[in-house]
Amino acid sequence: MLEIEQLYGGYDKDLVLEDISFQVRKGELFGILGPNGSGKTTLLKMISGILPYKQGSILVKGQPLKKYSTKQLAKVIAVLSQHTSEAFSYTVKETVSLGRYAHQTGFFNEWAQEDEKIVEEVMSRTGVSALKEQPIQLLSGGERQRVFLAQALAQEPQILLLDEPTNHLDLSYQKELLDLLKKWTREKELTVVSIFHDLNLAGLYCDRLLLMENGKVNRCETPNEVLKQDTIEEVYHTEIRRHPHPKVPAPQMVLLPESYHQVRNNVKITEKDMAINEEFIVLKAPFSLRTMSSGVTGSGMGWHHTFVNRHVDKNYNCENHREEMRDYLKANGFEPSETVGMMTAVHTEDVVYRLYEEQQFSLLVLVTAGVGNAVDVSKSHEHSYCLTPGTINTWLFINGELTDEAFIQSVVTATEAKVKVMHDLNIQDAVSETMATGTSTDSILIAATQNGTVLEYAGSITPLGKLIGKGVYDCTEEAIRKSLERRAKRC
Ligand SMILES: Nc1ncnc2c1ncn2[C@@H]1O[C@H](COP(=O)(O)OP(=O)(O)OP(=O)(O)O)[C@@H](O)[C@H]1O
Repeated sequence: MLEIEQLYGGYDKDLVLEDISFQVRKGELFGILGPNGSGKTTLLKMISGILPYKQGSILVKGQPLKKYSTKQLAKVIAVLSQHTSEAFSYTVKETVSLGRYAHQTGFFNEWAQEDEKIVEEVMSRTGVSALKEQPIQLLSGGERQRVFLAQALAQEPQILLLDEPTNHLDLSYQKELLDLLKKWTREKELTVVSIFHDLNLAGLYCDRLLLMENGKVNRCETPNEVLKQDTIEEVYHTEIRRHPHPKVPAPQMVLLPESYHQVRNNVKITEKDMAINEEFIVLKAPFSLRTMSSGVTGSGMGWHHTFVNRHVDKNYNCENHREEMRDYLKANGFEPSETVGMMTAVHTEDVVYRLYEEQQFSLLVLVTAGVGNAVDVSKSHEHSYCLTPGTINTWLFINGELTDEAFIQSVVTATEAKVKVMHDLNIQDAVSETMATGTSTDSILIAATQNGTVLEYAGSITPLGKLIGKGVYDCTEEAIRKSLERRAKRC
C-alpha cells in the first residue's frame, strides 16, 4: 500500500530524515515510535504530501505520491494531525462533513444521501453524535480529538495517518479508538500508520512497528522484536523493564523511578520483622518485596509488604474463603491488596523459623507444618476433593535480587526438601497407605528484597538452592515433629 525507499528530507537546508526505507501492507496497523525530535512527525508530513522530500521515493498504491492531485490524494489518504486548529466556528457536524469534500461531485459539490449517511455513521462510531450541533471550540480536548478523527474517517480513506491519536483521550476512549481502528483494518482493510508515544499501546495494537532514532530507522519489525528492553533503553536513554501482558501475548514496558534504587539500600529482612500471637504470625517488611505465592490473598507474582499466616480451626469451612480472609485482614488492620495471607490449622507457637546467612545474601525460612491431610501425590486420585486449611505453609524471605527463573527454581527446591522430610519422617497418606509427599493444601511464599546480589538460579546445587534445601529441610522437619508431639499429647 505504501512503499518508502531511501527517503531523505527536512526543513530548508536541515536534513531531518536520512535513508528511510520501509513498506506498509494493506490492512496493516503500523506504528511509528521514537524519542522526541527523532523525525516521526516529519516522516508523516512527507507521506501525507504536506512536506516535500529531497531524495528517494514514496509510492502510494504503487504510484508516486507526486503524481496525485490534492483531491485524488484526499480520496486515498486522510490525516489526523497532532495540533488541528479550528479557525472557524463550525459545529461538530459541519466539521465532520468537511471530510466528505473530496467525494463530492458536480459543479456545486452536491451533498448526497450517501454523504449524510457516512457522516452520521462516523459520528456515532466516534461517540460525538450527541454533540453534533455544538461549536467545536466549546468541546474538551478529548471530544475535539474524536471529532477530527470522525472527520478523517468521513473521508473514507484507504490509508489513515495519525499523529498520536490517543493524545487527550481518557483510558476508555483510547481503548475504543484503537479497537475501532483495529476493527477497520480487519473488516475494511483500512491501512493505518500512526505515531505512538505510548509503547504499551503500540505493542498491544500494532502489527509492526518502526522505531526511529535521530532521523533514521533503528528497527522495523513486529512489536515483540522492537520492544526489547536493551533496544528501548538504548534509544530512549532510560532504564525500563519489559514484562508480558497478563492476558494477551504482547510485550509491555515499564519505567523504573529513580527512587527505586534508594529505598532498598542495605535493608535486610530478618526474624526481627516478625510478630507472633495466638491468632496469627505476621512479618512486616519495611518496603514491598517481590513475591511469588499461592496464598489465599496475594497469590501469583506481585509486590507485598505484609505477610500473615493465620490460625484457623481445623474444621474451618467457608464458601468464599478469599472474601472471608480479606475481611479478616481488614478487621485486623492489614491492607488485603498489600498482604500475602495464608491459613493454617497449626498452632502459631509451633512455627519454626531461622535465618541462614551467606556472605553475599541471606534467607529467612519460616514453616508451619501439620500433616493431618498428608497425601501421596502419585495416589491423589484416590482422594475426594476437599479444601481444608493448608497444613504445610513454607515462607522464604530472600535478601537478594532474584530472576524470574530463580523464583521458579526456589519453589522446586523448597518442594524437593519438603518431600524429603516427609520420607525421612515416614509420613503416610491415610487413604492410599503409601508414603506421603506433602499435604492436600500446602502453600508457599517466595519473597525477595530485589536488592544486593543478583541470584540468577536457585536449583539444588546453586548457592541459593543449597541454603533453601538446608533451611526448608531443617525447619520443616522440626515443625512436623512439634506438631506430631502436640498431637501425641492430645491423644
Ligand atoms: N517546521 C520545522 N522547521 C524546522 N525544523 C523543524 C520543523 N519541524 C520540526 N523540525 C525539526 O525536525 C526534527 C524532527 O522533528 P519532528 O517533529 O519530526 O520529531 P518527532 O519525532 O515527531 O518529535 P515529537 O515526539 O517531539 O513530536 C526536530 O529536530 C525538529 O526541531
